[in-house]
Amino acid sequence: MLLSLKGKFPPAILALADGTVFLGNSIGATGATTGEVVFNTAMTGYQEILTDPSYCQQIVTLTYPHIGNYGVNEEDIESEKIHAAGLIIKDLPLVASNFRKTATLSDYLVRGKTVAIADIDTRKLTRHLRTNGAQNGCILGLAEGEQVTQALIDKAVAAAKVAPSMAGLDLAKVVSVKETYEWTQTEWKLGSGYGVQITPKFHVVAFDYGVKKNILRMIAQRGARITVVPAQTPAADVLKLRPDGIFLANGPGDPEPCDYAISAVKELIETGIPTFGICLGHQIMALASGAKTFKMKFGHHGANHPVKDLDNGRVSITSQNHGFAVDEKTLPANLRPTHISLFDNTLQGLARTDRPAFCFQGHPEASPGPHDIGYLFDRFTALMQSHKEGQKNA
Ligand SMILES: NC(=O)CC[C@H](N)C(=O)O
Repeated sequence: MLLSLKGKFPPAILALADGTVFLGNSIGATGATTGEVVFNTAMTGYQEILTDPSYCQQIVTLTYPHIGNYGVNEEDIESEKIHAAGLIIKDLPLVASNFRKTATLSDYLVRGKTVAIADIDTRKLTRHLRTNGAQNGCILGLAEGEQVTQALIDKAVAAAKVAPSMAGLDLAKVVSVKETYEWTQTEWKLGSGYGVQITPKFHVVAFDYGVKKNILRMIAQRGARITVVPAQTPAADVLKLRPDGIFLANGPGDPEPCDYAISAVKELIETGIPTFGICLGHQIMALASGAKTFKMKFGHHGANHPVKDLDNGRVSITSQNHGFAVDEKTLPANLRPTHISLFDNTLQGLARTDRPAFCFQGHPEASPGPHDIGYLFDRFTALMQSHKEGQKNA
């Protein structure tokens, strides 16, 4: 058995836009990638993280030191491909083992054409990002036999410096599905895998700004069939589908330039159809209601974030992945804070006081992460139920 991975993989360079350089080994595709470098503190779930469309144009550093232990499989995917622009880890273990394993992390990254660097001090990098804020970076994965030179280091720093800034980027329409489709898959169970919703009670129309599959599975599990529509679908087209509920998905980029989504959501909320938004969907609901968003210093990315429900004081440990947030000081009178982060007191949840519409900044679908705040999906179902009953009695 190999005692060390050093020498098994060619070298790689990680350069940040401020000139900071780390040297490690290339465990993914050969070549260059750029993006905003962020850190995620989840201990497991690297496959779900890599395939989360919200990581489009972001290079993810995983702070947990051993990544790859359980390999990859065909089921733990949040979209059809790797969306993260690159991966940064400390240690790739010598052995990957799991009863569902179909490939190693390294093979998966190569197959997914994803550049990745291992064997760097991720703790030092994370502290740097936490102190100085998220910034753009470049990973250069060298070819077999190629050596690190000053010219290559300079090239990586230069590429990091010219990468576009995340602020102002509309990426939701870039990753969104181009055609409408139907979704019936439900949650995963040991022994039987994913299920199918065959007796739906509700019809949900979900805007795909970069939707994670587990959100759709958790909505379907609670009795809905789902029509997933492209990000730029106008409100009138959604209404023609006669939904019992509207869902606004997570997604990459800055919410503010998504004017098509903001205006459609504004119109749809007014109709009184129950509406639920997650992450980018939360930010879009806030913008559509008149609030403002801002770019955070290094955002929230992890599976260990405590969030307080302001209605009952209950604290949930949540999954998070966002770099923008809604500014509490800009909330209009009809938008009520429902949840806050206990890490930095930023807004985590909102509800409209005049319409059956609410939203959450973190990820109640987890994947990866704890399921504490899954009750928000039950709240959405309950709103659809009472809306349906109200219509029947009208
Ligand atoms: N996961 C998400 O939906 C992220 C929302 C948005 N792109 C942000 O970074 O804040």
